[in-house]
Amino acid sequence: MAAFSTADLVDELGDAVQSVSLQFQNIGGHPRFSGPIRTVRCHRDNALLKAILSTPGDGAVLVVDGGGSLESALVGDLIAALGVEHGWAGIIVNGVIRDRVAIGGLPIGVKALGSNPRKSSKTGAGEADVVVSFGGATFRPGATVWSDEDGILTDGEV
Ligand SMILES: O=C([O-])CC(=O)C(=O)O
Repeated sequence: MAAFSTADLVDELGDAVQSVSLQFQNIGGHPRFSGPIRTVRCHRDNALLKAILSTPGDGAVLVVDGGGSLESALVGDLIAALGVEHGWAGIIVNGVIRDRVAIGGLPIGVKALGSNPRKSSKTGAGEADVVVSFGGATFRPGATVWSDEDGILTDGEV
């Protein structure tokens, strides 16, 4: 992937990009990642996102809107490793993850609000490839997301 910085991109593109105001933690082994957006919306249940990360990612970033819940982890090291295996560039979780040390050693971008060792349920509840919004930004499937140490940007309108 070509080197980029979100600060340079937002200087260059101005209002053509949205910047996420939530203070995400950079947890994955790739602090800088970008790609086309795929999405999941779910609440304390991670079977759907696990199934999606088990299909070819082709360099996409899975944006998971967990509603900001800090109560249970939506991604752990095994699920993150599925993303690596299937060619995903990154996973952004509006929620929490677990196994943060192991995930830090994986060659994938993972951002989340924090961590909680409690696991989520696995019923498959949720929606895939829908428009999701958090932190003042709207993520549309097929739009682009850029993420680095400074923050997260996406193109398209709020
Ligand atoms: O199974 C889960 O809920 C998450 C997890 O621990 C993993 O991915 O390793």
